[in-house]
Amino acid sequence: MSVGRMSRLFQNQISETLMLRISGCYNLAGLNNCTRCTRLKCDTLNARSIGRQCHVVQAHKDYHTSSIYLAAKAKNQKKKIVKKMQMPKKKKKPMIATGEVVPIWQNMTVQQLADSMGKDTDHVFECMLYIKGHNTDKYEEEDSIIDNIEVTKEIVNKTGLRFKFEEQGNKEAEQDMDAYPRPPADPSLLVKRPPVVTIMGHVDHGKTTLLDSLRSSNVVDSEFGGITQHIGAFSVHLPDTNERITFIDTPGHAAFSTMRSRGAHVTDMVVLVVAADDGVMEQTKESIKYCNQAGVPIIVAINKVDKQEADVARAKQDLLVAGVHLEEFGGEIQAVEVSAKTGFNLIALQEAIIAQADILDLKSDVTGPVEAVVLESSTHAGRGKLSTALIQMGTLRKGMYLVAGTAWAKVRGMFTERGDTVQEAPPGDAVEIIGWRELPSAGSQILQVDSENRVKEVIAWRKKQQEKLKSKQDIAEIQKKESEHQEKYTEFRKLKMDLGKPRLKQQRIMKKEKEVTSSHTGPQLAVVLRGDVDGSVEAILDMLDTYESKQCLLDVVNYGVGVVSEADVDLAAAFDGVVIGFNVTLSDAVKRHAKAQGVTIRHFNIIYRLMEFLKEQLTERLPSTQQENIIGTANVQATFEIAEGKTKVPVAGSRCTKGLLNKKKLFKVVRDGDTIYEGSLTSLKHFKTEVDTIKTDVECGIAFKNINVPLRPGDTVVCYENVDVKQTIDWDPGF
Ligand SMILES: Nc1nc2c(ncn2[C@@H]2O[C@H](COP(=O)(O)OP(=O)(O)OP(=O)(O)O)[C@@H](O)[C@H]2O)c(=O)[nH]1
Repeated sequence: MSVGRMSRLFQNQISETLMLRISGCYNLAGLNNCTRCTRLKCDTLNARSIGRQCHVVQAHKDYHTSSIYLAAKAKNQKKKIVKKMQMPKKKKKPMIATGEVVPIWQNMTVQQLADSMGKDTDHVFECMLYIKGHNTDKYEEEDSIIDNIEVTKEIVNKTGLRFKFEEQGNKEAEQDMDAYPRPPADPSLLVKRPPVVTIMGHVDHGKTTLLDSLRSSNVVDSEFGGITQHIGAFSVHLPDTNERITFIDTPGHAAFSTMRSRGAHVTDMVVLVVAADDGVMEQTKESIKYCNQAGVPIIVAINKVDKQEADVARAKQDLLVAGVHLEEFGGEIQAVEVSAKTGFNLIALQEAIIAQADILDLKSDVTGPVEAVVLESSTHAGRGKLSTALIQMGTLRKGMYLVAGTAWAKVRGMFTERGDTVQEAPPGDAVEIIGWRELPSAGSQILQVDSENRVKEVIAWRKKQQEKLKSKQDIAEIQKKESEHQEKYTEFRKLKMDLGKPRLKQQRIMKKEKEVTSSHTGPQLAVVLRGDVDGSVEAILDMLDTYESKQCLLDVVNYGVGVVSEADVDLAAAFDGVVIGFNVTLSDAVKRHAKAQGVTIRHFNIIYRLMEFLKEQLTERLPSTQQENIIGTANVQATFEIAEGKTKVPVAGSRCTKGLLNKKKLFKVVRDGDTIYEGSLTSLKHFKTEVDTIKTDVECGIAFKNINVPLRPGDTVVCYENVDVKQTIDWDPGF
């Protein structure tokens, strides 16, 4: 029994127990307290299953009523009972008397059956416990569909009611609008159809070459790397008879084993290609396995017999070992020696296929609604969405409406693999269909429906079913995620609550640092956050989780649902932080308190704005960095020395090439891209005049404070200043 059902029954048992206590049978309540009622436990369950009509209950009720109930009362049990009785009651169902007739229908949900009987779903689940011979474990939810009408009938019977069938149940019952394959056709309507053949075998054993020879076109050369990469299909006509064979072009490479297994399931027989020089290889065995699993007969084509290394006898021996019992060894499997390359014996192979088809007595109904299977789908630049379909029932014609999964088509045209238009495609034919509105998936079943309206009904119904399934899966996934998140959230909250205490601040920071950085000593922003609901607080915390910058530590010291209090302000003050309220009102008293404490307090109702504010706050806490601002450059044209007292001072005879040179600013000498000197000037002269600045294209003499500066013609003198640049926080919360 599922946990859900178990717990519902357990709850039910509690309320039943209470009911029995009240009604006087104390030992029923205890289930195994009474020495006289050894069978009581089992009879209690039976009592529930038949609507509490158990005679054992009645018999013991009189005996115990007075003494035990009074004893219980004396022990002050009644108080407890009354308290429990005050628990919220389930909505009362309309009373339906025993023997009354209730409506039932195929595929009722548990809830619908309960409603129909005027009971609650616990009753239905409980009844299921006593149903033998049917699997009721799968009906574990209130919306579980009871797909076995016998189970539905038994539940009604066990409830002491009678049933009548209704076509679709009540008005709320959903009508199945899906399209289904038709029932097996009347044998008198069946006519012979061409066999559908798949070619399988180990890589490079010659499948493509064989198909190529069979349809007399050269596919090998156009294939990427010589490997068949799709499932196509084509028909061949036997030269002397009117017989036709439909070949499905299956890939032989191991990477396409999935497609190959699909091929095996739509096919009537498989031609297993075994190269005579190689014998049975890994994928030969795999192919044999697929055929056996699908119950598809095999014809062996021993290929490459033209090759000198060909060893047909060994190949046959291999096949025997692999469980393929050839006719010549007394088995039932035909083997034909062929050369796909030279075309040797291909007719014999085709005749073997026809002989096998005769044994299989392949027939189909060419009339009635079309049923087909999608072999492959693609989009063509000129013709739009196409699919290759193998017709299995009925005859496909232009203008027909088809559904395949949730894709549909109004057939605009049909083509053979050579691109020839065909007017109709009977069973056994594979044709390319144009007119699909969406691409059907390969392997999906195609069913013909009457009209576009019907198409829409079917598609809408199928999409709805898919959504239902998806939403069930989604709900399960969401619940899983929620519980994981809840665990983390609880742990996180506990940590934060502990950390809210100032004495633990160091510990909190250390813990946080472990996540962010091992030794954060720089700036930090402490935040106290209050939101209107859990969801919004969590959304903000999730957003804060995206903060990974090491420039400034972002620390949520406390958070929760509710209005901002003065205590929050105090906490923020203790950490030199800010208080943020999201969708909560800030009282004047709190605002005043914040002002008095010098705490920044803000209210937001858009997360985006809140994040902007935090970014500003974080940025504000970042120290400025120094950046070099180039004012001008000069080119050293000659160097010479002038005497200043006894000292010889080197001078760079230069020309300002860009911007201007300002004597009061900083200078550096750059040679071959490397800075060889940094410092200030003692003199900047235009001819003999000392100046403060030199403009572009003006010549000058530059003397540095350091007289040992190694100046050379060709050096660049750069005049610059250091400016403070404000850093901005590196954080992209994703919007
Ligand atoms: N001599 C000889 N060579 C053949 C014969 N059949 C195929 N080959 C050669 O064997 C090589 C592989 O042939 P394919 O037809 O590409 O083999 P395949 O089984 O389709 O290979 P995959 O698509 O890669 O699985 C090619 O070089 C063919 O020319 C044959 O009967 N005789």
